Amino acid sequence: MHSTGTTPGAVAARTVGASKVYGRGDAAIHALDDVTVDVAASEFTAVMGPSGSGKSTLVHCMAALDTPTSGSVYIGDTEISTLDDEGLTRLRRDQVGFVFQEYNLIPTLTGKENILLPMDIAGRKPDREWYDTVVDAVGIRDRLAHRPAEMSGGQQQRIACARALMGRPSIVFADEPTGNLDSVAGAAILAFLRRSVTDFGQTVVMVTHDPIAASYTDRVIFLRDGKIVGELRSPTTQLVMERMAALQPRNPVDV
Ligand SMILES: Nc1ncnc2c1ncn2[C@@H]1O[C@H](COP(=O)(O)OP(=O)(O)OP(=O)(O)O)[C@@H](O)[C@H]1O
Repeated sequence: MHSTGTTPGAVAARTVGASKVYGRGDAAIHALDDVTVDVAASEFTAVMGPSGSGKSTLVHCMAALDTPTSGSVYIGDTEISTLDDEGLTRLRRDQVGFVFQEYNLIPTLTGKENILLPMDIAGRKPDREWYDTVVDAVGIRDRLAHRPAEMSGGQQQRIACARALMGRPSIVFADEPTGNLDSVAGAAILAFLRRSVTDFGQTVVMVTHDPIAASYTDRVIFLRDGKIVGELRSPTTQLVMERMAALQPRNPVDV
């Protein structure tokens, strides 16, 4: 069976006392407030919480797209802050995949070229068999010669998912990957992310607002005001809805 670069049971990424502060003094916003969390390899983890609770900030810091003001972030055993620019570029390129809400495909390239672009840039030779496996798993073979403008949002996001997995990264981060999609197209993306974990051993961390999306995962981490306030294993839509309701301010006085 094909597998990605993760070892089951290992920690794929971790933050230790990570804080992110925007602004100073009375105007300071603690987007992350002393967050210590592990993400297990070969698991599908959701990050949830009210708007502004720090979900994107956490995932961007874990993916080395952003840096915490204090504390540490590890991808595998590597503490990100110890890397120089070249090391950071290599880590982002070789170990991290990212799926954005807005797909972020290159408009002038075909689907196939978009999928292979990160490997081209890295000078890595794509594994033909793995390419076929990923393309078939996302079900996008009939759109490979098309450009993004000729694809639906769901098709573009499938290409983006294939691109994220193509280099067999240690970890894939997805920030609201179904946020722009209808429920059918969204379900296809979620089924693919689930399958990439179950069948290929990929590690996936997904920010979502959607309790149905969260029910595809193995574990939900809940954030509020930049802090981890709980987690749920084997989440169901109903249980996630109940937890989310408990996290919302009950009335404007609580805000
Ligand atoms: N560049 C920035 N400058 C100042 N404040 C910021 C910046 N980025 C984020 N914030 C603030 O940090 C907090 C956390 O933002 P973040 O985007 O991580 O939250 P989120 O949970 O992902 O929100 P949403 O669900 O609305 O996308 C918010 O209060 C936000 O306004």
